[in-house]
Amino acid sequence: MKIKFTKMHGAGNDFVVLDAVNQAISLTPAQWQFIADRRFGIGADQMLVVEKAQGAGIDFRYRIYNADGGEVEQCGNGARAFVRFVTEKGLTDKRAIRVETMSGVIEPRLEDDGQITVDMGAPILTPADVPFDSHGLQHRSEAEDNLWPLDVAGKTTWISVVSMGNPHAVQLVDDSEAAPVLTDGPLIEHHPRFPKRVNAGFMQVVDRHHINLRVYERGAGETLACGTGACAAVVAGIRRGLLDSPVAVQTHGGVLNIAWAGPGEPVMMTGPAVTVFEGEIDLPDQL
Ligand SMILES: N[C@@H](CCC[C@H](N)C(=O)O)C(=O)O
Repeated sequence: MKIKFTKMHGAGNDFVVLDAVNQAISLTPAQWQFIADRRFGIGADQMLVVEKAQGAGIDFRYRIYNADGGEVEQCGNGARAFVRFVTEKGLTDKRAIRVETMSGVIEPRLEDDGQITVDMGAPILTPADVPFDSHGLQHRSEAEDNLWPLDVAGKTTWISVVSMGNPHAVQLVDDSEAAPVLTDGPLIEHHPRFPKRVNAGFMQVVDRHHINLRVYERGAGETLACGTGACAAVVAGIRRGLLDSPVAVQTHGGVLNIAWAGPGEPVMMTGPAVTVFEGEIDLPDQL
């Protein structure tokens, strides 16, 4: 089966984007894994599928698959790549687009300078809705936030739990470069307290408007940037009384700018989205 694709990235978080408005796309988890494979396939952290909208007043639907083949609820960098894709493909001439995702409608907007701003919606802060199983745990309060103790590699790690449509566990570290992202990241991702697994963020506060962030992503491993992870970290940092909006988030792949006015308010994320190349892949039917 031959499929046309576009290779894109947002701050180095890379995507294979498929147009399911003009071609039929229905793949198995093994086929998604094949596409994501950096040696045998195309290579990507996530695959994004752009479809016709189902709801009234909505422009498109877009679906997100992690490199491990699992479909997930939300992707911040992907939302910006989605806007660049539908604009460049001539699928819309709107600059402000309403798009359905698995976790609700988000509203990205193409700015005059080429950056893309996404209204990511309000963060979900109730542990059970993240979802995080806090049963029997004693939290520690810091300003407006509750920090939860997580047993990781024989030590207690204090985390903020935030959902941006997808689940995040954010911890504060002194130095993000020295943080145990590759060793503790997978243990946090698969921690039994997170029934849907989790994205693990390691945040270093530089000053009240700047952080350094690394994220070990659920289903993809450490990526060069995670948009929802940047939103979750800034929400956690503001709630802990450590940050003031707006915050520039330095990732290994670039800077994302995040603004949040407080509980119940949407998180606004601004950053780049780049098309790298186009291609066609002959996808094995049997994998
Ligand atoms: N890279 C993304 C998040 C992609 C999904 C995530 N790995 C999950 O499983 O929730 C972003 O930019 O937000």
